[in-house]
Amino acid sequence: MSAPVVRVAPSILSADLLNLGRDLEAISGADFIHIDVMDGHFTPNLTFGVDTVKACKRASTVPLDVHMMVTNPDESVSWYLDAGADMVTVHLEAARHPHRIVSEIHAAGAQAGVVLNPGTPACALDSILEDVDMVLLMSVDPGFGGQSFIEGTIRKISQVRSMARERGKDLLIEVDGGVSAANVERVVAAGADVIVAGSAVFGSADPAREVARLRELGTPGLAAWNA
Ligand SMILES: O=C(CO)[C@H](O)[C@H](O)COP(=O)(O)O
Ligand SMILES: [Fe+2]
Repeated sequence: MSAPVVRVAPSILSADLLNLGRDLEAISGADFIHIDVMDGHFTPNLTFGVDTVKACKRASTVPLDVHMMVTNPDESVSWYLDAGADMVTVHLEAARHPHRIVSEIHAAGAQAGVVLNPGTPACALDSILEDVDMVLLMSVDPGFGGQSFIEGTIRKISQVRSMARERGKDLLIEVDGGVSAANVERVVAAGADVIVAGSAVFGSADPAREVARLRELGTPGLAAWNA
C-alpha cells in the first residue's frame, strides 16, 4: 500500500477568471478543484454558481469540491449535483436539514461534507459526524480569499480528528482559508488531510509547482496522527 499524501484543493476564487481554462490546466495535478459558491447573503461576497461548476466539469477531469456558502442550501444543492459536483459541502450554520441534504448528496452518487465557520464549535458536529465523508473547517470567516489564518483552528482540527478517532470514523478533514507553505505542515499535523489553497496557489508564479510543493510540505505532518 502506498503511503498517504496530503490532498491539495486549489480554490479558483483566486484564479484569473479571464483565463480560467489555462488556470485549470495548470492545476491538473491537484486532488480537487475547490469552487466557492457564495450568494451575497450568507457571505458578503457573490461568486460562482451552477454554470461555473458545469464549465469546470467540461474543462477538467479533477474532482470538483463545491463549497456552498449560501443560505438555505437545502433548496439549491440538487443544482450543483446535476452540474457535476463530486464533493459538496454545506455549512451547518446555513442548512435547515443537514441530514436530509447529506442523504440527497449520497443518493446522487457524490461525497458529502459539512462546514463549520471559525466561530462554530466542534461539538456542532456531534450528531452528523458519522454521516459525512468530510468535515471542512473554515480557518477564516467565509467571503474572501487572501485572509489570514485564524490560529484557533489548529485546536479545532485536533478536536475533530479526536472525535473521528473515538468513533472509528474514516473522515477527511479539509481546512480552508489562509493555508500556505508557511503553515501547511502544522495544519496537517493537527489532523487535516485536505488543504484548500487559493491565493497561495494562484498568487504564485508557477501554480502547478505550488500544488506539488504544498503536498510535499504538508505530507510529513500526516505522520503525527495517521500512524
Ligand atoms: O472559502 C473560501 C473563502 O470563504 C476560500 O476557499 C478560501 O478563502 C481560499 O482562499 P485563500 O487560500 O486565499 O485563503
Ligand atoms: Fe472555500
